[in-house]
Amino acid sequence: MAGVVEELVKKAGGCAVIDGGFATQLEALGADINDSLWSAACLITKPHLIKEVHMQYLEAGADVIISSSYQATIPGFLARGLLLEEAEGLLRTSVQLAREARDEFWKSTLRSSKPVYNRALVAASIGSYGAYLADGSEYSGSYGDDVTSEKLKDFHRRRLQVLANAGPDLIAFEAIPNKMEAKALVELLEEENIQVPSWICFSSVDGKHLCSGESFGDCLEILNASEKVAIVGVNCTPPQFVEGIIRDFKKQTKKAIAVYPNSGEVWDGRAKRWLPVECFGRKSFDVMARRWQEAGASLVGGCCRTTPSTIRAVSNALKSRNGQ
Ligand SMILES: C[S+](C)CC[C@H](N)C(=O)O
Ligand SMILES: N[C@@H](CCS)C(=O)O
Ligand SMILES: [Zn+2]
Repeated sequence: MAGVVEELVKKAGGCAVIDGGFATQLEALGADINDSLWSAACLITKPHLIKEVHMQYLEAGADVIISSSYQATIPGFLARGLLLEEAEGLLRTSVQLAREARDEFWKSTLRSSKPVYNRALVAASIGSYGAYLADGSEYSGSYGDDVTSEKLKDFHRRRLQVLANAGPDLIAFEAIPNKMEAKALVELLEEENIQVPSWICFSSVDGKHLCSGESFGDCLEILNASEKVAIVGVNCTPPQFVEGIIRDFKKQTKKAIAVYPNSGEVWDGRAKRWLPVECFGRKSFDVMARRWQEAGASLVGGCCRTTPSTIRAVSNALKSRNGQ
């Protein structure tokens, strides 16, 4: 595990808390994210809400906050009529807003007489190519025959460079749906010699494979071979699958494991709405979080449709048992 992460996990008593659904909470605060840039549209229109969401997750007990750059891409911003410098500036802003929130929150915590928080880490989010396409392929992993590994690397390269240079503690590759993209990302981290430790988290719809149907084991083999990857895991995956996934990962990797599932609802990529298939609230998350720690997760949080109240419940459940 990378030094900063190891230290944080230790301070958190063995399992650090990741924040919850970022776009979900932006929406709850009144942002309109029905947009091809999804939550990243707020980098242009409502940056103050982004900082507010980070603050709410810090107050809820998050040890790691994830920046607003999941669907912030250079081609996406250019298509919106922005200049290249402006697009790169917005990527930097996403890390800056998270760092400002972390620093302000930490300062106020130090001033309070009974600090119950850890100084949080900032992870710069990088969503998949499918997230940029916004056509549902982030949950199918089907990018079509014309998408090659080189094309994926070219798509990710400049955003990765800009975000890594913006001063995050970690890079968080989120909801990666297929093996070609996982391999391209590992190669890119090496080619660009990225010094910021990364996590690569997959998405799954069946709990046994990536969304593409490819095996976790084959992908973990690729991730295991890279020192640039500090943490592996799953996110935006139904929570009922997570315990089994951790046990499966444990047999196939020595890297730290992060899990931050969604609420169990399913995203309809065409209609652009969540289908309430089987929804798990904060009550179930606190029980499940303990089981995920027991199964071997070192970082636990929530993804889409989870909220600060979910993360407060997870934080209370894990930190009370870990003696914090
Ligand atoms: C994690 S999904 C709910 C993100 C939204 C999608 N990429 C879109 O823009 O439609
Ligand atoms: N960090 C992103 C992930 C979406 S799958 C969010 O929480 O909105
Ligand atoms: Zn999600």
